[in-house]
Amino acid sequence: MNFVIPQLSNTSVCMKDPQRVRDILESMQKAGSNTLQVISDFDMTLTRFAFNGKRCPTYILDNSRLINDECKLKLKELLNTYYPIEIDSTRSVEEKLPLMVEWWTKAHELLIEQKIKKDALALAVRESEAMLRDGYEFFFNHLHEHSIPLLIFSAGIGDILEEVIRQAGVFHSNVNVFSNYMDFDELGVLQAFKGELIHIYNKREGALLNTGHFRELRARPNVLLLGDSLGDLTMADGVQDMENILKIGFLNDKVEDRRQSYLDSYDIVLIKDETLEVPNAIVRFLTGNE
Ligand SMILES: Nc1ccn([C@@H]2O[C@H](COP(=O)(O)O)[C@@H](O)[C@H]2O)c(=O)n1
Repeated sequence: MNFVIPQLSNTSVCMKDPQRVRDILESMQKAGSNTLQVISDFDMTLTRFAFNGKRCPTYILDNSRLINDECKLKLKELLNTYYPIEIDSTRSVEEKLPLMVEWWTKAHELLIEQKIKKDALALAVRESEAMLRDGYEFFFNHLHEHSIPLLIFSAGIGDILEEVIRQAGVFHSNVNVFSNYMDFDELGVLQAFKGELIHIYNKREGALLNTGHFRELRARPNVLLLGDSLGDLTMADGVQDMENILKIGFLNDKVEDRRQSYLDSYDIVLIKDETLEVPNAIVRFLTGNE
């Protein structure tokens, strides 16, 4: 397999069971790219975790001029309080879950207080330091060229992530997004968030609420899943009649603490890899290297 996909020998790549990866890939390739769908997390999966040694923004609005200094400070305090809990491998998901709901709820309330205007979002994204991972053009464009559906499933803010990929020129017709969307009043001012909250540990529920999407894709039982947290592993739980799933996990932070749990859960773990080189090589392989 390393001969077929040389990128699987990159130093960032770890696999608990390379033979299993080989078997899944062979089976998916044999089934053809018209049976494939891709499901990916957004923040720190399609976007970079760090650049030039500095952490990239997670929430994108955190540093924007759409929010005042007091709000920035409060969002930062929330991040400093809850992010260590999010990545703490000694706590169970059950223990983390209510705390994540608390984090997301407080952050959304703070953003609503800022009376953010819909028509200011594009500029805020343009001015932000959000960066898609190297190789994103190939990833998005190749999936589009081969008519492979890409579902971006994010606990971030849908309006913002759509703007990021729109400005990058890759918001193609094969892309669907499940995320938290802003609700604007008749003057275009943020007044709430729509629908059920999506946070890092309830993507399974989010997937099961969207049965229509997965029903439309029932002729595509082979899934390539990309994530950066253990919560992302449930993003494909709504897929109907799944035949094969290959899970690729980016391990960006607290590597030694979390290495084993990522190896136990993801088929391929990419350690501190800021690129989409490996997912791109896999996508190329699954589309017959065309
Ligand atoms: N107020 C918040 C809430 C969440 N985050 C981070 O954003 C990530 C969003 O989730 P994805 O599903 O797109 O990965 C999550 O991992 C949180 O760390 C934040 O920065 N501020």
